[in-house]
Order: sequence, then C-alpha cells, then structure tokens
Amino acid sequence: MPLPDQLFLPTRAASLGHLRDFVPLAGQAYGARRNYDLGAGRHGENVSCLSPYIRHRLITETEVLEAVLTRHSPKAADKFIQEVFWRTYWKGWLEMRPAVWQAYRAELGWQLDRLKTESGLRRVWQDACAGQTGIAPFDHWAKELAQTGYLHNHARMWFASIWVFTLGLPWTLGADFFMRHLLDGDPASNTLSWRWVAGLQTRGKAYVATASNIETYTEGRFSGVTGLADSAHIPEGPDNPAPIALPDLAPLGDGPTALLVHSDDLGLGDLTRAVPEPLGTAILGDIGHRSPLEMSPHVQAFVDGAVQDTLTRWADKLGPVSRMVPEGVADWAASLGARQVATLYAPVGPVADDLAAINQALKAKGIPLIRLRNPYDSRAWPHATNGFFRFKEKIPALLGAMRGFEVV
Ligand SMILES: Cc1cc2nc3c(=O)[nH]c(=O)nc-3n(C[C@H](O)[C@H](O)[C@H](O)COP(=O)(O)OP(=O)(O)OC[C@H]3O[C@@H](n4cnc5c(N)ncnc54)[C@H](O)[C@@H]3O)c2cc1C
Repeated sequence: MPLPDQLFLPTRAASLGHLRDFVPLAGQAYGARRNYDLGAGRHGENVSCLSPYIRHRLITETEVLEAVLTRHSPKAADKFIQEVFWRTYWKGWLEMRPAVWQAYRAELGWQLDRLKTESGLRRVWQDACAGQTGIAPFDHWAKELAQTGYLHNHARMWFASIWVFTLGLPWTLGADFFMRHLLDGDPASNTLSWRWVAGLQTRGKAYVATASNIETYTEGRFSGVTGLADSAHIPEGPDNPAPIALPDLAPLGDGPTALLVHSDDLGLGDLTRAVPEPLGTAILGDIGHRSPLEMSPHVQAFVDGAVQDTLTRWADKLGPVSRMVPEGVADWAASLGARQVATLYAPVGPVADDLAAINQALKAKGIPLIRLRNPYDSRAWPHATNGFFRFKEKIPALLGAMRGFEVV
C-alpha cells in the first residue's frame, strides 16, 4: 500500500535528504520557531521530520548530532541537541523501569475491555479517533495523524491534553491511538509523553492546553476555540518505580553465527562488522504487536519499506535472508547449525518482549542470543535516573564521548 504522505519515504536515502535539508535550520532558527505547528505540508520548514527514521534507526542519533555539529556550534544548536537527547532520555528512563511499560499494557487491556461494555465511553472514544468531537483543532489533528502518520510535537501535546482533560478519556487509549497511527510510534517517547501530559510522569504536573496557546502557535489557523478544560483532573496512579540497573550483556563468542534483524534498529553497521560472515539472517518485520488493536496500514507499509531498503543495502553482508515470526527463529537457527544468534539490542517494548521469548526458545536448544547495544545508548541511558534537568547536565560529556573525546 502506498504511503499517504510522500514526505516520509521509507528509505535511508530519504532520511539523509531530510537531514541535509534540515541541518541549516538546526541552529537558532530551530530554537525560535520549533514550537509553531505550521500544518501538514509545512512541517519541514521549522522541524526536522526525522523521527520516523531515527525511531527505526534508518539514521542514528549520532549521525544526526554529528551532522548538526558540523554546521553549528553546540551553543547555537542547543535546543535541537536537547530534543534529540529527550528521545535518549525517555528510552533510558523506561529501560530502567520496565514495570512502567508492563503497567501501561495491562491498563490498556483493561480500558479496551471497558470499551466493549460501556457504550458512553465507547462513543466518546470512537468520535475522538475519527476526529468527530466538534473541537475543530482536535478533529483536524486526529485526521492529519491518520492520513500522514505524523503530528508536530506541539499538536501532540494539545491533542493529548484535550483527550485526557476535556474529553475525559483514559490516557492509555490515547497513547494506543498514537501508537497505531504514528510512523515514529515509540514505546518510550509515546508512553512517557502521554504520562507527562496526564500528570503521572512528573507527579502532579500536568499539561493543560489553552485556546490562546493553540491560536498563537498555529499562527491563527485555529482561533477562538471554546470548551477546553481549564484545569487538570490528574488520574490515579502509583509512584514511579526506582530505577533498576541495565541488564548485563553476554559477549559475542566464536563460531558459526546467525543474525536476527528487527525493526527497532535497522542500523546494521555494528552487527555486520561484529559478524562479517553470518550463516544467514532472520528478519522480524511484523509490527502488529505495537497495539492489541489493528495497526494503521501506513505504519506497517513504512516499516516494510524500511526493512526492504535495509536488506537491499546490506544484501552482501547478510547471507541467505528469511522473513520470520518470532516462534520460528529457534528452529531456523538450529537448522543452520548456528552456535549463537546475534542481534541489535531492542529497548523496552514489544520487540524486546519478542526477543525475550526467542531467547527462551534458543536457550532450550543451547544457542545463546547475543544482544549488541549501541555505545551511544550504553553511555547515555544510565544517566536517566531522575528528571531531564539532571540528565541534560551530562549532554556535553555524552557529545564529547560520541565524537571520540575523553568523557569528563
Ligand atoms: C503525547 C506525545 C506523544 C509522542 N509520541 C512520540 C512517539 O511515539 N515517537 C516519537 O519519536 N516521539 C514522540 N513524541 C515526541 C515528539 O513529539 C516527536 O519526537 C517529534 O514531534 C518528532 O518530530 P520531528 O522529528 O520533526 O522533531 P524535531 O523537533 O525535529 O526534533 C528532532 C528529534 O528530536 C527528538 N525529539 C524531539 N522532540 C521530542 C520529544 N518531545 N520527546 C522525545 N524526543 C523528541 C526526535 O527524535 C526528533 O526526531 C511524542 C510527544 C508527545 C507530546
């Protein structure tokens, strides 16, 4: 199925094109203009639109930061650099608190069950998802999201706030709606941003959208919006759990090795360098597990395209390639005579859940699953122990380490 918005061609070449076009804007211009939602078709004028690519690592955070720092000083590009590190921070935060992801999925299951029996709730939810609430900007964003797979950050904040506080819908159903439609749908950034808007992430601090803020930052496209909640009724929820240590990773051993590729990290450089002559490669490309409901076909089309692009670019390094469901991996690896299976680390989320199940099945056959974590993630994630303010202080050292300087 063709993508609804050709802005997001699912190729590395397209991601590099976006980066090249955006780099000149990444300095003070981004800091001054990034909060304006100019509407579909104009997003590239003030924000990068790189998130679907970074999310699946068709391009990496390191590549994006390097390119921006080649053109701008760290001070001039401060805002943009911080935004990229927000993604890193959210991933590290969730990685050290996997219980928050599990609680989200459990709560979502319960809320989806409520939809089956509570017709009033179901009607409000259906209207919100279809963009038929009568709140003009909200309805516009619901349709823009469904059609393009992307929303500006400010629109995501307004949308989530109206969903929770004006429409009174459970935040988990909203996070799931985003997950089903966003090309960049990401367990950490999405779940934790929804929790932040709802007042659960930073306890007691919620985000309440106002008509005047919407009018200003849409440059008057939506003026005089009425009926928005002017206060936050923060949902109940337990305190955030204390961070746990990142898992220790077993090193890659010698001997015949098969590769496992998944859509959480399509940057195969490190993997193919570590295993230059694999027996073969299994691909997990299905993303149905991102939601208990049906995923939007354009998200699956984006991921299919991204996987295909990756396979084409790395064809001579992968050996025979087989598309596979998770349940098939252990038998496949055993049939190849693999002594180990190597894969790129998947952060907390549905792919990591699949890898855990695959690990068990491989273990039963005496084949270890070796996960290789990107050094950028390994260095940054352990600092996500508190709020972003504390994490931010580490950015200069993390940038230094990324560029090969001593970490201070
Ligand atoms: C309710 C809500 C849900 C969200 N869900 C997701 C999601 O599922 N996936 C996702 O990638 N982002 C999510 N975000 C964060 C943010 O909206 C997007 O990353 C950003 O809008 C992507 O557009 P861009 O690439 O043009 O961003 P730019 O402004 O160009 O930023 C550059 C890069 O920095 C990172 N970034 C920017 N803003 C944020 C942010 N607030 N949090 C984390 N990283 C950020 C992204 O990697 C982005 O590509 C969500 C935000 C909110 C408020």
